[in-house]
Amino acid sequence: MEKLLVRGGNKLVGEVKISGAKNAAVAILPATLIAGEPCTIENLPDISDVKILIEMLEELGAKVVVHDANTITVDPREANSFHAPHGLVKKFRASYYLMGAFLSRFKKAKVALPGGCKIGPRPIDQHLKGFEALGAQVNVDSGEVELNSAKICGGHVYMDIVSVGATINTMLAAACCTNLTVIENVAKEPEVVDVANFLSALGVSVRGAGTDIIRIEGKEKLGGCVHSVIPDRIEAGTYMVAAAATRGDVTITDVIPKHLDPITAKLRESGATVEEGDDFVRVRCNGNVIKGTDIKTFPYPGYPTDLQQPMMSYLTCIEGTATVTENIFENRFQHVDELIRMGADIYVEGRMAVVKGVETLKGAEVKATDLRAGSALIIAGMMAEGKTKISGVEHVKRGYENIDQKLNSLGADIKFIKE
Ligand SMILES: CC(=O)N[C@H]1[C@@H](OP(=O)(O)OP(=O)(O)OC[C@H]2O[C@@H](n3ccc(=O)[nH]c3=O)[C@H](O)[C@@H]2O)O[C@H](CO)[C@@H](O)[C@@H]1O
Ligand SMILES: C=C(OP(=O)(O)O)C(=O)O
Repeated sequence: MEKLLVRGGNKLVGEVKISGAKNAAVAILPATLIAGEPCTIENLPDISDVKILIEMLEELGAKVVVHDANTITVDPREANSFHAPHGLVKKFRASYYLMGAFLSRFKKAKVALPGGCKIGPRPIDQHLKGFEALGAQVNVDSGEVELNSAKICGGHVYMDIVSVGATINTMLAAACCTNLTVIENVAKEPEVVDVANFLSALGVSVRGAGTDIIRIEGKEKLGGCVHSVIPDRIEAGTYMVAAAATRGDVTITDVIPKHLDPITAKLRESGATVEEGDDFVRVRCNGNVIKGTDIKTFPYPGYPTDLQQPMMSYLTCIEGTATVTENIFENRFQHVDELIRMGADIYVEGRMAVVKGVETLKGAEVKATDLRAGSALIIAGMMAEGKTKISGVEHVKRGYENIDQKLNSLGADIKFIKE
């Protein structure tokens, strides 16, 4: 079994370059199936979710040319399958974007329901509501979603919940439809805007991405494009928190500082120093007194749920008490027991965790149950005295490119080991 071995106690110091955004890449790659010409996608993160998606596109008949670890060209013209069975989609959740992409391209889709996830039930009712509003017939049977429509005719949909996935999936489904589609109460995440920009580059008219209402007028025949994926604000936020947690001094480059505002604000509130440049942020904590702050997760531009777990590790060694409230997912506190095993003082009441600062954490054997539990435990391991062994590293590889190399270049001592 592969594990991560972290020897704690080193301050992170130096400069780290951020990769492309996982949550944009995992939507844009399925969206290439809608294109009428080849698409070159640059700044793809070299992570397992992207590798699986590339294999998936090839299995569906698309031609993929890999130029280097971060750039590929997808020629979707010979893709001919609208069926993604369980065997193909079970490996990661965002395979649900194949539904919107197939529906747009083939006017039908048969896609197995995405597998369960450790952070909560994660239903897809709003995705299906979007497809129905555009004119699709939806049938869920034996674990597969079947979508059919003689013609996707556009429509008006008000989302009951602000959902990144449902917003993007409805956009994908509407992309080949010449009638107007209006989607209200949509997610405003930067990744939604990146997908909208990708669709625009194919020839779709997308207005309002980044606001509450998106209006789309598609085209039956779309072109191709060259698109560069936006920087990963969650990876960037993880390094920001790691810098503060180890009381280090790290410049995080190739980022869009505006996307990091909620993290910058909370780090500053806790006493860390954060400087912003055009495309970098620098986080310093040399001698600063780090105190409690209250974190509440919300859809963008609120504090991101994907950085709730890493932030909690940082908050374990503050002066005073902090609270962390998880409003998006019902079961995103599974890292708490592992942090307690490392000496943290945390108790959970419903959606809120109360974190009482302790002097220091101690290395231990711990388990990452999901992606951000993994990065939270890596941060805790770097803060702790002694050795921390983390299992469940396959989750970490889903979302962090070369995390061992990037952290070691900043002075950490972390390596993948086989046991
Ligand atoms: C691949 C990807 O982009 N993943 C991100 C995406 O996940 P994902 O797109 O799955 O998350 P959503 O924004 O859809 O989920 C938000 C909330 O809405 C609920 N919901 C969602 C859809 C639906 O049809 N019905 C429903 O009830 C979910 O259970 C959750 O409570 O946004 C999350 C919230 O920022 C992030 O944590 C994930 O990293
Ligand atoms: C929950 C996450 O991703 P996914 O939706 O791909 O599981 C995440 O990136 O933290």
